[in-house]
Amino acid sequence: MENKDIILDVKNLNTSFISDQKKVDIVKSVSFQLKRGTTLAVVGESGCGKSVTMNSIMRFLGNNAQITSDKIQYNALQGEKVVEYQIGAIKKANGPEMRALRGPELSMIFQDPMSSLNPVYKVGDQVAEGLLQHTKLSKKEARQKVLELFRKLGIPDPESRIDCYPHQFSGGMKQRVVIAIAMICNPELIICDEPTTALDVTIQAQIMELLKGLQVNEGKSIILITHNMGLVAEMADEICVMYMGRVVEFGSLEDLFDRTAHPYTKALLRSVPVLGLADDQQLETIPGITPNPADLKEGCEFANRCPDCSEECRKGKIPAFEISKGHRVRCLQYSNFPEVD
Ligand SMILES: Nc1ncnc2c1ncn2[C@@H]1O[C@H](COP(=O)(O)OP(=O)(O)OP(=O)(O)O)[C@@H](O)[C@H]1O
Repeated sequence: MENKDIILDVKNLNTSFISDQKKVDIVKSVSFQLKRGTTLAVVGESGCGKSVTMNSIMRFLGNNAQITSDKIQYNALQGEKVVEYQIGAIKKANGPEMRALRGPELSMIFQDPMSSLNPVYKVGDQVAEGLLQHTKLSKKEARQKVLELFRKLGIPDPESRIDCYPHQFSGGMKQRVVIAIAMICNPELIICDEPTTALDVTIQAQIMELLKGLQVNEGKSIILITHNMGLVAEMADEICVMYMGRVVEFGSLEDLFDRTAHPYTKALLRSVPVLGLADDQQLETIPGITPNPADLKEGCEFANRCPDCSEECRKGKIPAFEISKGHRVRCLQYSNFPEVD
């Protein structure tokens, strides 16, 4: 596939944290590609490294993080031309190169609107800030752009709401403001880290519809981190399943839901309600607990919880196998298929 069709290409991303002079590996050999104009859902149990993966790409992690990669390439489309940015090679997380990309090319929407909004500034000013930083627009012109975006995002009475403070907004409206901050510079890639978890169900549906609209109508590319399999079924073109910092399965929505291959994905799908399945779907818990990332042995990290585990699974490094085009599974049951790591 050409660079034009791939907006983000991540190869062998590793992130570790150093605490108490000990190094703990959290993200391990993560590789994936995001196709332009599509939505990739990233799923997996709490603590499996979904957010750390995305924060590594955005370079939002603090000094105790060590990030290495063979490649984190962002392909910007300028007219018919593709401009490649090697994010992995950018030295300073907050230097001018990263700042130029964050906002106009890539942006991130976080789970909790209150941690993304500053309580002492008017919401309109917080949204306009990105525009004033990245464009030569005057304050008045930026205000007009913010009003336009508020209208598009369904914020009622934008002329008066633009001068309100975050505490004057409901949870759903605050999250729209957070989305406005992420969208104001018209980025091509939007990473959403559980963007609706803090909201009630009807507002969740409205916000997700809004994001889906951006993808379908404006060709935006979206990475959606979520625990909600119903959302995944509605939103995703492809799914990346993570366990203990590794991608254990990656494929299209149909691959993952209809041809589920990895024992962990199977267990995950049995443990959460999935829209479209029978009302009497019996939910099961995944047996065992996730191992401590600081205390891992060789072999498959899911081995102790896996019903299909064999002795081989506890040895060495488990590669990923491509069981059909684009459907990759990190499990030795599929070792007769081509290795793709
Ligand atoms: N700054 C940090 N310093 C040290 N450890 C961290 C840091 N940030 C995250 N971790 C650890 O990395 C692991 C993965 O965290 P991460 O937030 O990526 O999980 P997640 O899959 O996004 O979980 P959730 O679904 O609950 O948001 C966790 O064990 C967490 O404690």
